[in-house]
Amino acid sequence: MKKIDQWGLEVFEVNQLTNGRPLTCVTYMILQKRNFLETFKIPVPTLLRYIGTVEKHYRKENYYHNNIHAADVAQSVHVLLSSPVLSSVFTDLEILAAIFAGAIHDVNHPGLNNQFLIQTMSELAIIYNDVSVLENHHLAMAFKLLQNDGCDIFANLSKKERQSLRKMVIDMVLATDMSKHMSLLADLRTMVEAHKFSKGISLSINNYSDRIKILQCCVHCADLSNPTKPLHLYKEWVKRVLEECWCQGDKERNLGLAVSPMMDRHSVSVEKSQVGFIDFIVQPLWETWADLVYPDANKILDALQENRDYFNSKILTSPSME
Ligand SMILES: COc1ccccc1COc1cc(C2=NN(C3CCCCCC3)C(=O)C2(C)C)ccc1OC
Ligand SMILES: [Zn+2]
Repeated sequence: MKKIDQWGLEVFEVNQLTNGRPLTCVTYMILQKRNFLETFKIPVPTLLRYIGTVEKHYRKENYYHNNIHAADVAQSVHVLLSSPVLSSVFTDLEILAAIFAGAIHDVNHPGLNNQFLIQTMSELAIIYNDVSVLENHHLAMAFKLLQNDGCDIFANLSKKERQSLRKMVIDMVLATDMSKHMSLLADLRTMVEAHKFSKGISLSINNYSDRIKILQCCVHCADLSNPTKPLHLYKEWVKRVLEECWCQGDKERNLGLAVSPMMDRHSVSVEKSQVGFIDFIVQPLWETWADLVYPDANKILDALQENRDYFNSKILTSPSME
């Protein structure tokens, strides 16, 4: 756990060492490290009870969207917000909100995506009227669990702080809906361009919409950080996400639904899907984030390039393809 502040934490080892409670362990370590238990008067028993309950509500049977992914995202948010360029930009409350958002952002994920839930008119799609179905569910579940006996970790925050934290967490988790990816990225690019011309080294952002935009991108980057991690971790995440997507593809096939292109175990090229995912989704996002916090994310960008080159070199090119 000495590596709690480093990019590339061995989160699968943490899962083993903690008997399947990496989220509880990582969240406790981060809040302790940041002295947030004192700052926000969060009693340790209350934190362990709440985050332990949240961890239990992540579905362990999911290969990908489980408590290990949540621990990974929360810890990645913690590291990203420790970026020197961002030091003294965000308040402790904003940082607490972002780490909390990372920890709860996929709680009770069913291992199926929004499109599937909508197409099959699932109960969740009916409840949330087909709008950011999963993201609304994760948020509702996380805030509902806060009301369990002895679980209100925010009990000692002022009313104003609780309201502000709740709004920021809602805005951050709703922004993890992949259908929002392109507009979020466009807004971040606009902001980075605008700040390129502003004087001064560290960012100074004084309006809520810019501040929350950066926090939304921070959690989104952490959610899409698998390809930026050491290759052995990235490969484990690839195995897991494909297994989970292929399970959905199998369900789609059995229901006579069109199988989403990347979810068909009989047709997808693992290597091509990774190169495409990096080129069209991950690289553009991380390049923009790296611009914002230049030069703090350069090593992350280099790792992303190396991992892309690895998968690209594995794409089997048959002679006819050359
Ligand atoms: C389009 O990529 C894929 C499709 C199916 C299997 C694998 C891939 C590539 O590898 C990853 C993908 C994701 C995700 N991709 N997407 C969506 C999928 C729909 C298409 C466009 C938007 C992105 C997600 O929502 C998550 C975050 C789960 C996360 C980790 C991955 O690798 C470690
Ligand atoms: Zn996620």
